[in-house]
Amino acid sequence: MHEKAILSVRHLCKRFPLLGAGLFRRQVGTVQACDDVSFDVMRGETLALVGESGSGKTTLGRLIMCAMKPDSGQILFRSKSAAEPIDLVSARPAALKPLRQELQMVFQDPFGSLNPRMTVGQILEEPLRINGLARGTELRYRVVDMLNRVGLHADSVHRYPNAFSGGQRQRIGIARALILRPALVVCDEAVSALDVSIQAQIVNLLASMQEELGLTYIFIAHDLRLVRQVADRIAVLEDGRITQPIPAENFIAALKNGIAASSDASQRARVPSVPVRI
Ligand SMILES: Nc1ncnc2c1ncn2[C@@H]1O[C@H](COP(=O)(O)OP(=O)(O)OP(=O)(O)O)[C@@H](O)[C@H]1O
Repeated sequence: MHEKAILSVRHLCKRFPLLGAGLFRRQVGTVQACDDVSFDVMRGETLALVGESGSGKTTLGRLIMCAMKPDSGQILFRSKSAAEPIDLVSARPAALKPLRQELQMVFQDPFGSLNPRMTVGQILEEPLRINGLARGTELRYRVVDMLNRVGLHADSVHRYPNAFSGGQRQRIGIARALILRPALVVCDEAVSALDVSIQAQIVNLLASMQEELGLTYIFIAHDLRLVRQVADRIAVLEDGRITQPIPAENFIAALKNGIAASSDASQRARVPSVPVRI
């Protein structure tokens, strides 16, 4: 594991059953959604994972968030609270629980990812309560503090998600992810569902939160216009396989020149196959 890496993914594999059409939907094969994936994420950087629909971006994000188990491989995470990197794949549930606070996700759909029956205050209090991190005045203080940080008024605690616009809901989603003070945040198409003008505001918010809170981002996206604004390094996923991350400026220059800057021939062949809108 690189000494500056907060996360090292090693030989990660995940297969899903491929179901046929028809009434009984019998298994007709498997989909290799994650195929021997290895890469490092450096502390404090924004690493973008780009690729076409079905290339395995969300699967990789969910594996890193421990939302499902891989078939094989390692995910080494350097926690604030441990001297040595911990393998999230083989860690026991009790060891994993405190680590989950340090790993959070911002989802694509701000409409679907917030419980419509909970007030914003309840949504933000829940992770703090579940993890026993705050109660009483401290709990309320942390909720209002986080609302202010993401640009929402303190009064929002009493309102329900459907009272907010798409951009505001994504601010709530970001507040929910950040309230536990994570180290690594996976933003899975976090601005893709928003209008272009709102996208820029949310991208700016993510950038200022990164600086303020010292966050590391894995930014999953298919739109290179967005990725070039936020990413320090970019890796491409294709059919579950990944190219090694390269600096964003090299990546964009390589795409403009029609070649990838990588010295690896297989990567040179693969990088330009991303749908490009620069
Ligand atoms: N739970 C599942 N069961 C079966 N197949 C799955 C499951 N999740 C993902 N897949 C398959 O794994 C492959 C990768 O899917 P994944 O959602 O990770 O890709 P993606 O790059 O995030 O796509 P998109 O941009 O459309 O969200 C696809 O072929 C998908 O159909």
